Order: sequence, then C-alpha cells, then structure tokens
Amino acid sequence: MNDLLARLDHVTRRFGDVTALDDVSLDIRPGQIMGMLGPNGAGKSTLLTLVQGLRRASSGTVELFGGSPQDARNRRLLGCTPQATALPETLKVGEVVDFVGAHFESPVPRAELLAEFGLTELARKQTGALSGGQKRRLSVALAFVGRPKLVLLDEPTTGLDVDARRVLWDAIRSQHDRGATVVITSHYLEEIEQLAERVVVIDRGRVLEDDSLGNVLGRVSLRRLTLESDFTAAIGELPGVVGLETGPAGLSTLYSQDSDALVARLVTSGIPFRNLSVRGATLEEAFLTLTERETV
Ligand SMILES: Nc1ncnc2c1ncn2[C@@H]1O[C@H](COP(=O)(O)OP(=O)(O)OP(=O)(O)O)[C@@H](O)[C@H]1O
Repeated sequence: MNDLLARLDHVTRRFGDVTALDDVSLDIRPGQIMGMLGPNGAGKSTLLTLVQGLRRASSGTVELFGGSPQDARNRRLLGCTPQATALPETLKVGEVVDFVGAHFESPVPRAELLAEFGLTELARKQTGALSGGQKRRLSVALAFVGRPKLVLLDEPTTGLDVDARRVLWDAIRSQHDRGATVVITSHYLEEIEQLAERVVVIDRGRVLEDDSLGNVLGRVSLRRLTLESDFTAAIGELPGVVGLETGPAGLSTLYSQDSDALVARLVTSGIPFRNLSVRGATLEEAFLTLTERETV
C-alpha cells in the first residue's frame, strides 16, 4: 500500500550468533503515535536502525516511504535523534537548530522549536555546556526541525526528570497533531500510556503484541502478591496465577490480573499462608511474566 510510511516484511537481523530480530513484520501507517516496549536487548533499537537505513536486514524486506531506506532520498522525510555525543560542542543551541534546519526546505523556525521543547532560555548556551537531560531535549527537538512525516525516537526521555519528561511529551504530542507520525521506544509504561495509540511489544527479537493501547495494557497490567507459605506449589496451581517465583523460607511472589479474585480463592482454598501483601507489578515484572507465558 502506498500510504505506508515504513514496512518490515519477515525481517530477521543477526549479529553473529545473536538474532536481534526474528521474522518481524510490521506496518507503520500515517497518523499514529506508535509505542514500542520491550526489555533490554529485545531488538527495539535494531528495528529502528533498519528503518533508518543504518543497517541492513539479514533477510526479509524493509521499506521506507515505499523504497529502500538506504536511498538518501527516502530519508528526507524521516526525523531521528542524533546521539547527544554527536552535537557540536562549541555551537550554541540556537545555532545548532539553524544549522540542522538549513538542510531542509521548510524548517520549523528556531524560536518556535525552542519554545515548544522548553529550550528558549538555553538558546545562547554552547551545547558542550548542557546537562545530559538538556542535550537529550535538544536532540529530540532536532528530530522535528525539518517537519518530517515520520519520526523515530529511541528512548527519548531516559535520564530526564519528571518536569522535563512532561515538556517533551507535550512537544511530541503537538508535533504529532501537526502531522508527524511518531515511533517511540521506551522502558516506561507510563510514557507509552501518555503518548501512544498503538503499542508493539517486542521481546527476544519477536513481536509479542501489536494492538491498541487499551488492549495491550489490559494484558500487561498485573498485580503482584507476596506471601509466605509451606505450600507454595499448591498456591501456584490456583486459577488466576499467571506467574510464580519462589524464594527462601516459603516466601513466594505471585502474579495475577485480578488479585482480589485470587485472594478470595486463596482464602477459600484453606491453604495456610501468612504475611500477604499486594501491589501493582512494575513494567519489568509484567514483561517477565508475559514473556514467560509466551515461552511455556
Ligand atoms: N552491533 C551489534 N553487535 C552485536 N550484537 C548486537 C549489536 N547491536 C545489537 N546487538 C544485540 O542484538 C540484541 C538486540 O539489541 P537492541 O539494541 O536492538 O535491543 P533494545 O531492545 O534496543 O535494547 P535496549 O532497551 O537495551 O536499548 C541484543 O542481544 C544486542 O546485544
């Protein structure tokens, strides 16, 4: 289809013995903010570098704007974040924006871009003097300077404090409202919840989920129960337990989508236990449970 911005068709990418992407097929359509979630080493960055044309697939096809990502003409409407270390240290923030913008036909004006990304006060500062978080914000702003149709953001807010993160989320949203399609990778479930309409979950090089935000959250929003018992195995067999870890002295951790129902079952089962506590699972734990379930 012509209106696809990018497409991966049965793509595998290996690095020696490591299969970073394993038979991945994915369409990136205009208009969405697509969140890509996955634990460390899942293959998210590899996927983005293939779309950027920085690497080639070992097998399968990658298309960008209907052609090869290796062809520079197809990358003109693609926005990416440079690594913070690639910013010229002695140029001022405003100068870097002008410099990068000069490569495009109709760049976003400097003042507008800086204001949107909360960088106005830093316009006269040399990039070498910026903090890590400020560099990151500038890098993300630069991805948008050429009014790209598709923007790839690899963990744009890692290391930022809450306020800076919110400024970036607002800026990404307003760029999206103006027509940019955005692919964003993150370890933070909250970030994906705030921004994405479509969520792709990747683990060990494979796409585990590709669905609307609501549907995916429903599947990964787990509760975590810890308790002590001499009958851990029997507890693990109760309906509704989707993950079980056992520790020393009868300590166990259970995962469930409906902790209220599980606690009710536990009590009525008559299995002795003590020191029960319940809390929301972290994203990391949700993924662990989700991926273990997939491999059973
Ligand atoms: N240049 C490379 N040489 C060898 N192995 C690589 C290379 N790049 C990535 N890999 C391996 O490919 C796998 C996927 O890595 P990738 O960086 O794509 O994951 P990721 O999901 O982006 O992880 P993170 O969240 O930690 O950034 C990992 O096992 C990684 O070690």
